[in-house]
Amino acid sequence: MPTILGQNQYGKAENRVVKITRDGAVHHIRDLNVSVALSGDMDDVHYSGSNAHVLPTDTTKNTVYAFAKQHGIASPEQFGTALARHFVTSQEAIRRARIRVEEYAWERVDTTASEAASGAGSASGGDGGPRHSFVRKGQETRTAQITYDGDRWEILSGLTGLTVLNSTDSEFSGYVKDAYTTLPEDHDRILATDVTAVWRHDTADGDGTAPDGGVRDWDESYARAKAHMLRAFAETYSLSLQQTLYQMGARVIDHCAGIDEIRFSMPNKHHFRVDLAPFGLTNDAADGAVYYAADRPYGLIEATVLRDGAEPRIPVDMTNL
Ligand SMILES: O=c1[nH]c(=O)c2[nH]c(=O)[nH]c2[nH]1
Repeated sequence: MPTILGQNQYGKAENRVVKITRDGAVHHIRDLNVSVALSGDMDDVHYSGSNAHVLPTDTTKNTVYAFAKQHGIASPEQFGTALARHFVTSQEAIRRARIRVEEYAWERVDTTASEAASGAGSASGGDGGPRHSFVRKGQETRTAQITYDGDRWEILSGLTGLTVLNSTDSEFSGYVKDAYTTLPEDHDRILATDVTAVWRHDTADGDGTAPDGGVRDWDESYARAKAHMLRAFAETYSLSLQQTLYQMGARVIDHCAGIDEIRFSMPNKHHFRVDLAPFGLTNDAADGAVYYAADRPYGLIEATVLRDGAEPRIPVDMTNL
């Protein structure tokens, strides 16, 4: 049977790179997991084993570390953009580079908390905390994916594992009931989810690093998108997780110029009110209830929200990697 080679890509995955920047005695940290996937003129290595076009994956790993030292890490998006540009422009055979980045956030250890707890009085903020001691932030993982083919850029930012909960202002009723429906309608339930989101930046006018000719502040852009999705989660009186998801996406698109598309994957982390009647106890939401937090199965709600007229380009399974 004749065969032909289909889509292929290669590179070093999950390069863990930590960059410390020293600002006098004050240190800054960026902690990334970077995956490189290259494709292009790679028929020969698959068909005949000729490595003449193959930049070793080991070299792609070294490039990640060297770039962190030489150029620093200003943001996942900036770092990914610099790497993608490098691989495509320096190697004839490489036509497309896809750089995936996860970022783990750290914050400074708060030494004033122990003083307050032990009644020793506060150091009143003074120098803003220790200069080189960090505690891992327990919230979400930030993500980015940068793809460059020598002509067009695609820059996706995102987050995963942002766990949120509303203890009221959530209902679920009025749904279809068939022979298999047992779910009681609920007019005061907990709504909880782990948000995974991916949003796409408009790169139509530029090279991705600076679509408007200036330098884009990716950290500010990220903080803004996250803040708007959290605010929509908190402020939406929810009739379903689907409705809440849409409000979160719409708020990001409305308030973040340059973001045209956002996709979410959100498990409905069910909290069931426990039946305490056998113990002679009522357990109504209005009185402050006790819930069983189930971990599976879970409803899985996924959708894309687009600026009107924008093309959907975030792959459907992008939020399930
Ligand atoms: O917000 C919800 N959306 C659903 O589609 C659904 N289905 C279900 O059983 N519970 C819920 N909750």
